[in-house]
Amino acid sequence: MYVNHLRLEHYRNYETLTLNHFGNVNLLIGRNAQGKTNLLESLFVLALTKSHRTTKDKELIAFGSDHAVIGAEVEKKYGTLNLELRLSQQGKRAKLNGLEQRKLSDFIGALNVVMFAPEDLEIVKGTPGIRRRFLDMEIGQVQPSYLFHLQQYQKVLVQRNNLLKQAFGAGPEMGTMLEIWNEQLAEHGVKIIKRRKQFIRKLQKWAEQIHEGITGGLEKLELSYLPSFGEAEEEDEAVLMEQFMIKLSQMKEQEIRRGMTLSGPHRDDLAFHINGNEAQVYGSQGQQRTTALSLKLAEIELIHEEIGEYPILLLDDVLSELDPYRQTQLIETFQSKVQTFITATGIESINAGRLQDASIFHVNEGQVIS
Ligand SMILES: Nc1ncnc2c1ncn2[C@@H]1O[C@H](COP(=O)(O)OP(=O)(O)OP(=O)(O)O)[C@@H](O)[C@H]1O
Repeated sequence: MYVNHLRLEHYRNYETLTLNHFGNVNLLIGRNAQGKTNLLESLFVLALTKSHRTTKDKELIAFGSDHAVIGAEVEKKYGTLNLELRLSQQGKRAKLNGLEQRKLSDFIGALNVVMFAPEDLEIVKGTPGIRRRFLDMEIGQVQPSYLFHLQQYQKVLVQRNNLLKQAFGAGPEMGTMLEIWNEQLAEHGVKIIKRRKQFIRKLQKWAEQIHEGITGGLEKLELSYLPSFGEAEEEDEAVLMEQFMIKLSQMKEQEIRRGMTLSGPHRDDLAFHINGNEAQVYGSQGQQRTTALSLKLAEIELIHEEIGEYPILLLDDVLSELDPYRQTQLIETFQSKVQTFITATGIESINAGRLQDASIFHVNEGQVIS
């Protein structure tokens, strides 16, 4: 897919902006704090209806405004789509070719993006919550129904936790209520777990191959799901359901004592091993960075495999952090097949020789000159 046109209104430090004439590779050049990341972020938000760097949508609206709009024309294999997302105090509204979408999940996936930013290192070395967010965002953009189960799961989880907090010393009716929540929790939880495992299995295939290429065959990267119950490889829904229900009943006393749900997809994790050693613990900074890069490049291939089109690649301030060999690997991967937007403070910081045909945009205080 290919973005032909981008329009912003009251988005971060952009009052109004219209950009056309994008190329296959687009370099956004400018000093710090001029709005380069804001531009990449706007494309990310248009794809996923959420930012990669904040959970607070109101931060996306320009200071002093009550709403923001992001619009784009995206060329896809089967035609051109006009996307529009409007953010305000009242929430988010999305339109596809002028038609208001009833659910945001019907809009997510119209544009697909892969973002690679310095903070992605945290996927490897950060907390389990960051890895779960990574899984949820990435699976959600190719499988909108995943987001439905995630939302339902979170709702049930809140209610179940509230019940557990009141449960200490309560009567038998509490046990019946808990069983009702258990079933609903497991119903949605199993769908989430199954899809995460499938995603990791498919991502593993690409990530291992790409990582081997980047490291000249010296390193073997393995991804594995770390479940809070059952075996990592189990993907059968009926088996997972049974295991989840057993786990919930085993944990009941402990959960009541602690007032929270202690197993399920909200407690699961993802592990990376390099040549058999856990990258989070034993990996050097360089190995962790390469792992994050392999993951992102693998995602590009996986999205292509799933939807039959390449996503847009957004590279925020990362080229200059990679050594020349890794820069070359990255550039060669995207140059011919993936429309790419790259931010940098100066053209000299990147291996520009390999980006001869790039379109250059200068970003200065919320204005862009091409
Ligand atoms: N809601 C908002 N309204 C107006 N301006 C905002 C808003 N949010 C952020 N900004 C401004 O956007 C600018 C930061 O832009 P951005 O994060 O895109 O920087 P950048 O060009 O990528 O810089 P760097 O190279 O340092 O990463 C800051 O000047 C900040 O004050």
